[in-house]
Amino acid sequence: MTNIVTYLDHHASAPLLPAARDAMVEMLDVVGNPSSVHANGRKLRAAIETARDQVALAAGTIRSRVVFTGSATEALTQAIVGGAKSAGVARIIYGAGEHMAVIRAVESCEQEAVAMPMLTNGLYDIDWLTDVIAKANAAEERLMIVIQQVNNESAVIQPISDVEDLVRDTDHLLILDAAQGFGKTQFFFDPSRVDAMAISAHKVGGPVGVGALIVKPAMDSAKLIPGGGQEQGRRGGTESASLIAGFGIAAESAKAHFDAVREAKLIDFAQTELLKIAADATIFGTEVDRTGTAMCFAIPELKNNISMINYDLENVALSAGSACSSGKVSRSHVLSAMGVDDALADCALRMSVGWNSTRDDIERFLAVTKKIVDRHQSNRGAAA
Ligand SMILES: Cc1ncc(COP(=O)(O)O)c(C=O)c1O
Repeated sequence: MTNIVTYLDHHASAPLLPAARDAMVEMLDVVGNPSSVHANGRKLRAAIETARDQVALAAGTIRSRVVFTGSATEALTQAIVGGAKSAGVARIIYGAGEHMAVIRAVESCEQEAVAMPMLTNGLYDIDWLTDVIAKANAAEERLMIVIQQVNNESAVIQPISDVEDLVRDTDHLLILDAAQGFGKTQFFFDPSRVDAMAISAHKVGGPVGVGALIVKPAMDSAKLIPGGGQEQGRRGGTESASLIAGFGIAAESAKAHFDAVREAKLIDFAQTELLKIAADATIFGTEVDRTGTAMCFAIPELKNNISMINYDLENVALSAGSACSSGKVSRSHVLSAMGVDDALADCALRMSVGWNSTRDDIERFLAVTKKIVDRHQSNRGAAA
């Protein structure tokens, strides 16, 4: 018998929506290549183009700007590595709390890269960026700025419209990592201010293994995988109609699902109750706007590598910061960027919700948290 897991790790990957699964299964049974002209090929092509419309609508853009990729990481790498090849890009400015998908891509570029500081509330320091851009404008230096729309750990919504205003009427490149913000915030891809944006299917109930690069035609430098010319010559390789169809369905329903999550106030409830269980807990980013889909918290002395095991033993799935490929728990660079001291950062956990989360899930999380806290206190009492 499989144990029922209380799944509270939607920011790492959301469960597949049944409607997305149905669309995928239907396409899996169609033999062929979407570039073939026979009936099967045309059916696969039609599914891809329907999904392109669905994703474009959800991302506030037009279909011709949507390029399907294998993940947001791939889309970001194409935008960043490609963008850095654009004429005259002298320096890269990226957020100190970006996802590793951004940081590693930036590190692979030749240009000097400077990290934009984060304030203790989890927002980027826009005054710092204003100053950097003003100096670059005066020196006629072209920048490439890479910033996330929503932080994956704290769920803090970054002031993207302020950044867009700063680059308006300049020739700096602006690349957005919208992997975590897509569907969770109201956002439109404005080609007059943003050059490229990356999104991911599995953060919104679509399948793992597909994402999209929303890109301006002028970003020719980002054509890194020409291959057989698929996806406007930006991402060659036979498209997976199944994955893309699942993405389309998930994108279409993302806004409604996240609106419902916010309305249910699951995170607000979790926060209030957590502080009753552990009055000394810190919840990060509460002073500013967040998506209402995640809570990053730390209970002093409860090291996250130990409490992760305890939650897991109780079949509650959450994570310590971002999901990392090694499966190990390492200190969050996001919390370090927010100035959180190491001892507290080592206690940080992220609980995140989505389309199928319920109040019962939160009750279960709280009950297990209480058990962990009570056990810790009685162990401490016994040792005293
Ligand atoms: C903010 C952010 N950017 C990028 C990614 C990478 O997304 P993908 O798994 O589609 O490569 C993630 C996933 O965790 C993320 O949260």
